[in-house]
Amino acid sequence: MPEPLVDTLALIGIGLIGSSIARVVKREGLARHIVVQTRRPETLARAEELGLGDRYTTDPTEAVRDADLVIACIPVGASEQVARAVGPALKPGAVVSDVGSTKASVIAQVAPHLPDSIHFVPAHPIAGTEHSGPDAGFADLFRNRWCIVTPPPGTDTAAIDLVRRFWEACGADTEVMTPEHHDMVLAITSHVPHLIAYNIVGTAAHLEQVTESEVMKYSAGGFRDFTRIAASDPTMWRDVFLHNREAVLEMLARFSEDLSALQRAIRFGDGDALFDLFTKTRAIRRGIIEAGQETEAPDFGRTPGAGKPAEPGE
Ligand SMILES: NC(=O)c1ccc[n+]([C@@H]2O[C@H](COP(=O)([O-])OP(=O)(O)OC[C@H]3O[C@@H](n4cnc5c(N)ncnc54)[C@H](O)[C@@H]3O)[C@@H](O)[C@H]2O)c1
Ligand SMILES: O=C(O)C(=O)C[C@]1(C(=O)O)C=C[C@@H](O)C=C1
Repeated sequence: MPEPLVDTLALIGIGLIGSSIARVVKREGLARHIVVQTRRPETLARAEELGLGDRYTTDPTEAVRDADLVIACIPVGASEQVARAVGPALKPGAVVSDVGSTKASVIAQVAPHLPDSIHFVPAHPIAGTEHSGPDAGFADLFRNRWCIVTPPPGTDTAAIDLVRRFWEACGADTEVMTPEHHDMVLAITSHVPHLIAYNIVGTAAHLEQVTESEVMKYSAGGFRDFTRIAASDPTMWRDVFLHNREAVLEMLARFSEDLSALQRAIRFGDGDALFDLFTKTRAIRRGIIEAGQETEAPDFGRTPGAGKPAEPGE
């Protein structure tokens, strides 16, 4: 096995993403020691039963004391509270990173609490499922997926390099971009699609209630795919929308305009407009499949290579 990339890795939060990191780090020997920290003793006990770390604690300061690399795997809304707690206990020279689905807000919450000797390199693996908790993780989650790294200007290049090498050793391809660009891209490729799924499932459930008819019972493929997305973690997604507000609102405005155009096409019987759009979107899906980024059948987000975000305008 190659030399570990870091001596001590501290994982703050051990849900789907934290436990997937722990599993791949153990399998690939990427750290000599893994310290696992989480707030709830029950979750910590489960992480220990699963053998995800070498040391376990509910105390964030104790977790980071000897760590060379600290990765926060917590809901984005908890970032400030955790940074405030761990900031003074970090080892000088340590690299701090995260996996949050929004980037500008995480940087604004965390950076003020880190001493000058700490290198902060935020990151976001574009890989996940609708499941959460330490049992949900798996070592191949990041294989052939993107991990976007968003270092603030002036970040130490060796620290950026360490975080990139870490994610590449976990199986991901890495790309550096500004946090603002990241937040705009993810708003349309991930955040708005989740909002649409939550909304359509909510509307169908409401319709079922008011009409006292069995809407859900007769749901077929398309709707069921939405219910998978709409089963995603409520805390995580509440935080995503509150912490990527401007970009999500901007993308929702564009989405609503395009939806109105479709509504008008239906109202006025403009079959050509409908046919043209559906032809274009079918070609996009076929392009993704031909590029090897997705399989034909839904596979609950586990296909290696799926989920790489497009640049806006691509
Ligand atoms: N689930 C996905 O598909 C996915 C994909 C990529 C990135 N992310 C991001 O990864 C992060 C973690 O998501 P997850 O899916 O692993 O969630 P999860 O619910 O499975 O795990 C979250 C972990 O954070 C801990 N936690 C919650 N609140 C905390 C607090 N205030 N202080 C300390 N610990 C706290 C929980 O105990 C748990 O261990 C989120 O920021 C999310 O946006 C998620
Ligand atoms: O496949 C899924 O279940 C996901 O929702 C994963 C997904 C995504 O939207 O692609 C969700 C949020 C993350 O920040 C990154 C990945």
